[in-house]
Parts: sequence; C-alpha cells; structure tokens
Amino acid sequence: MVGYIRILKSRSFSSILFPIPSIRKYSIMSLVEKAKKAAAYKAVDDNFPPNAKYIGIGSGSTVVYVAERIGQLPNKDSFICIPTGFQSKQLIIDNGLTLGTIEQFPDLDIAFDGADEVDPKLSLIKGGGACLFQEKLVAASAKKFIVVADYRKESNVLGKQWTQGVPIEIVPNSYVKVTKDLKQLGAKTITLRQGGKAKAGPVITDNNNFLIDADFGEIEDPADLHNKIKSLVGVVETGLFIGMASASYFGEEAGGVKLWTV
Ligand SMILES: O=C[C@H](O)[C@H](O)[C@H](O)COP(=O)(O)O
Repeated sequence: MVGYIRILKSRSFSSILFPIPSIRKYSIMSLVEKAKKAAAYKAVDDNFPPNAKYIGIGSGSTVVYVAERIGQLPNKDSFICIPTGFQSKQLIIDNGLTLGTIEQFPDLDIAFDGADEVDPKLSLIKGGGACLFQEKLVAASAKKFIVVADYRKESNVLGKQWTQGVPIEIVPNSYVKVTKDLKQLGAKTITLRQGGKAKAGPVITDNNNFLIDADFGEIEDPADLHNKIKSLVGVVETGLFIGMASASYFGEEAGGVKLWTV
C-alpha cells in the first residue's frame, strides 16, 4: 500500500506529492512484533522452571524474544540451552547463554518454539523457516513444550491460515518420487521450496536436505496425514506436530496474551 504526503508550498499553493510507501506497513509490523514479544516474554515468565538445567530453544522470529527473555534471567549461567538449528544456535550465543547439543543432553526440562499455525488441540504446522526436523527432535526430548506465536497463527483447523502447505523435509534425491506419492495422498499443490533471490535452486535445510510444501487444504485429521506422509520413502519428517505442545501463548492484536492449553 503506497501512501502520499502532500506538501503545500506557501507562495504558489501548488503541491508536491511524496510517496511514503511503508507507513502503513510499519504500523502493522510493529503490532505483530509487539504481539510476538508479549507472547514470548509471558511464556518464559510463566513456565521457566526455577531449577531447570537443559532448555530447548526453537527457531524463527518469535523465539528471538524467548532467547532475549531467557538471557535476562539472573541465573543464566546455571543452565544449558540446546538449539534447533543454525539461527537458534546464534540466538543462544548472542544472548550470552550456554550452548549444548542434543547429543550431549537428550533429556530437556522444557523447550520453547514458534509455530506457523496452531489449532485448539495444539496440533501445529511448523517449518515455515525450514527448521522442522531439529525442532521436532528437541520438542520430543523435552518434558514440556511451549509454543509462542502472534494472533495470526490461531486457527480452528490446520491448513486454513497457513495456506502454503505442510512443510516436509526429504532426502534430496527422493523429491521426484515423494512428489508423485504426495499427489496420490491428495495434495493439491506440491512445491519444492526454492531459495528465491538468496539462492538459485532449492532451499537446503540445516540437515542438508530439501523441503517440500504440500497443500492439502484444510486438514481434518492432522495425525492421520502426518502418519501417511511420514511412511513415504524419502521423507525425513513432517511439519505437523501432533500431541507435543502443552500450551500455546498468542500475542494479541489489541495487546495482551491469550493462552491455549490441553
Ligand atoms: O522452521 C521454522 C519454524 O518452524 C518456526 O518456528 C515457525 O516457522 C514460526 O516462525 P515465526 O515465529 O517466525 O512465525
């Protein structure tokens, strides 16, 4: 949306139009950013276990605020943070937290992560940032898994808000076969995710794999769909996270934070 500022020149009363392309965009973005930050801070404040030793830190733009809040804790030297990918590792380092690996510490007290879409049973679509496999490994290793998101992620049925499709991590040379198999499963569109301006060719995940986005429309039975996709040869993991999260914090457009639990 392009806006304009009209400058009146006092002498001639003629006017000049200057484009202000981003004023509206900035105000919307700052609302979303505020919502993400509010959700992340509240999620950490409500859930961070006082004597926690091992913490999973997810990926994406909302988790940035989780790492920031955890980095403000006075006892931040007393626990170890386990990342879900490259960006997550940087967040841990940049916030002065102690970095560990999931191989060293496979039993986590809690993990925090973002989501692309959340339904009332706390089934999730994740992987919009191509990090789903390590995210699922970390979430599955945690006693408690908490989601942080903004209001755009709330949904009554998965596939309604996140319309670009279910992210699926696959072994690279299987993409033609998996694409055919996903068609058989009823996917409406199947896209091998591309790097866009940043890279000619497909996105490569932190695990050196490819990513497919498969749009199944509204997903009535996410667990069933996950199981069917997961059983295809070549599929490493799906972005459907079922029965893993215990709470989801949503920063609201009007301010405040909404909590969904199961
Ligand atoms: O691959 C990326 C992850 O699943 C993210 O947690 C997810 O895409 C949500 O990211 P954001 O907080 O930026 O919306």
